[in-house]
Amino acid sequence: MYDERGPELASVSLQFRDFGAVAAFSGPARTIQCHRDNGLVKAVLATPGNGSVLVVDGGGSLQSALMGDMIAQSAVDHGWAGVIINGAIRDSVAIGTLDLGVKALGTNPAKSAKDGLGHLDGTVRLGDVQIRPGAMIYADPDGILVSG
Ligand SMILES: O=C([O-])CC(=O)C(=O)O
Repeated sequence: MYDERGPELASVSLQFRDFGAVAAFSGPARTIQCHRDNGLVKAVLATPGNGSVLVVDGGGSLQSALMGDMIAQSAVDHGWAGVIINGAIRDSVAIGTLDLGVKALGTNPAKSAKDGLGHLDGTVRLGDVQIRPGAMIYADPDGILVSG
């Protein structure tokens, strides 16, 4: 992927696990920053994705899941290409059958709050890489590349 896309792209060195049935996915970024609250994630993935990739900066918390199989199914139904979560998911076996790219740090069976606290479509960071809404995301099992 890197050799095709070129070194002008930023590469994310933070390590993610792959969960969705789609191993390689790409699209323009939408972004959410939240902490142990997935109200915004649920709401946004229930709106048309038009092939976008939702990047969720959950601050790296693994204490509760920011997406389960129902929210992931909603993302499929609404045309999202993928979801990248700097945090945890749950229902990982079911998510593994869905036609969606999913990268997350890990899993936790506990659910998050749904108060909708957080920030939508601002600049977020995945490790040392900044991601602005609209930046192109290219993800595959080796990692994530980000354009300007
Ligand atoms: O409700 C949640 O927090 C997430 C969940 O379990 C699902 O999407 O199925």
